Amino acid sequence: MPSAKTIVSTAASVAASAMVIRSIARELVPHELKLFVLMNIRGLFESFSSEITLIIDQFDGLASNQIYRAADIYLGNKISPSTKMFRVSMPEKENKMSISMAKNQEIVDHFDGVKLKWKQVTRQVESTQYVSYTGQSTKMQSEIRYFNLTFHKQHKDKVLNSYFPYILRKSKSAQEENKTLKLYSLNQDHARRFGLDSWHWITFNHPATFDTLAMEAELKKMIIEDLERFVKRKDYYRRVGKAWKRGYLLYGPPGTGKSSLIAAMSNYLNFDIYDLELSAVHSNSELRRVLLSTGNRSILVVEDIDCSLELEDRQAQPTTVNVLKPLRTMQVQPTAYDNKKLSFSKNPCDLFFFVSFVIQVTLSGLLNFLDGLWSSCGDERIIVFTTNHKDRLDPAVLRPGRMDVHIYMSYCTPCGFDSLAANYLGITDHPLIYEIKEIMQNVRVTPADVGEQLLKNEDPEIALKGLLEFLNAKLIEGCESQAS
Ligand SMILES: Nc1ncnc2c1ncn2[C@@H]1O[C@H](COP(=O)(O)OP(=O)(O)OP(=O)(O)O)[C@@H](O)[C@H]1O
Ligand SMILES: [Mg+2]
Repeated sequence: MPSAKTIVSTAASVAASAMVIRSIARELVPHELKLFVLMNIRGLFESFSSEITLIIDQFDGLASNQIYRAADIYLGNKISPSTKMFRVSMPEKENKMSISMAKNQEIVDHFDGVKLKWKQVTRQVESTQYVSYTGQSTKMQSEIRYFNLTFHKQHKDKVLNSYFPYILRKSKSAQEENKTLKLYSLNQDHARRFGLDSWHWITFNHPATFDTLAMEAELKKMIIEDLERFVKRKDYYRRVGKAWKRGYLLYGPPGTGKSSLIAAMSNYLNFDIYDLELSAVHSNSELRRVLLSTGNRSILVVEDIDCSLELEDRQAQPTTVNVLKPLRTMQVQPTAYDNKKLSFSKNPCDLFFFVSFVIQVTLSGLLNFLDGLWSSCGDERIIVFTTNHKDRLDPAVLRPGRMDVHIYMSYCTPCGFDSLAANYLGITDHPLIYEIKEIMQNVRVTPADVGEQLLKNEDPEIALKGLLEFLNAKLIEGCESQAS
């Protein structure tokens, strides 16, 4: 019979060994991992067993354990057809299911010659909650989840230094693949009134891709390569001291695919879209706040930037031009005054009334933020401005280095038409196609116009004839207007 003293000293040495193992494990975890991995190892190190078991809790205190989360995703992809039980979930607003291990299920994984046994374990725990003012206590039941990971102890280093980083990488790319794209828009009034987040989102399910876009093949290739280069260049941007962002200015007539190109970029990169409507923002500081609350790996879009910029050109009368021009006002949206906007006389009282409504975001406010602070508070950002009138933009927007790539979205070209014919009608060759391309060189039609004609009939022959008639009518119209 062991004495009480022996039992106490054995327990103490077991506890000490556990602490040593824990601190060794901490030392072995690579630095990067340490920053965000909250791994709780409680090694059950049986002296005579060749196996070691790591326990990976779902939570470390109140914070979630990223190793647990990563393993949950990783193992969800490992579930085989023979698995008898697994968990399936689909969070609200998402349109994809996620699969993970069910409780007490086991999965065997192999990594670099090492056999790893995973077991999902759940335990019911009872906690006591006190109701403060009565002093009464109630018992609460909750469930604690963790994984047991068992493997031969000689592979401990490999598991900590290679297997876990591998799981983190795999789960990250699985998350990216399954990610539901989001389209964020501003809901400022609501946010102001209820103190809520300014952005609200809906699932972004736009079907446009680079395959469906009608544009010159060379230009399309250039854009894809530019995007690919951009996302790979994290270190490069850091090295040259530039914020990891890229600005695109898309310009061209309505219906030439500017918004469709943004959707294609978002689908290609798996980036969410933040649709920034400047009329919903009333000051530079508010603008800064909403921009700071956008996420990384996203596309910030300001559509029709010329309309936000050049109110004075479109509607202004001399008095207001003088007041507004020095302010470089981007947006004037006095809602209550909307219809009367700038229609007042030159009466100084009216002017005062108007100016008091001018709650503005200035162009320099936006550009300064995008150029300056942005670098320190976001990574992998794409900024897209669209306009129908590039010539009306303030030179500050066009300054070299501000919008890195200027893309002209043109009227439909013969090459663009090939994409539309393939997408809308599923054809790559037809005698009428040549005729259509011929006329297209002399008529200005947008891809939106062409698409609308092609949608009219499923039969390619009828649809193409319809388009030909439409083009001929446009051609005649053009000749007549030139003659007159
Ligand atoms: N280049 C294109 N390739 C394929 N489809 C296009 C293209 N351009 C326009 N379309 C079709 O026309 C519709 C309108 O196009 P889109 O909204 O992208 O044009 P836009 O240039 O953004 O116009 P606006 O200047 O009015 O905002 C799209 O939904 C799409 O079906
Ligand atoms: Mg558009």
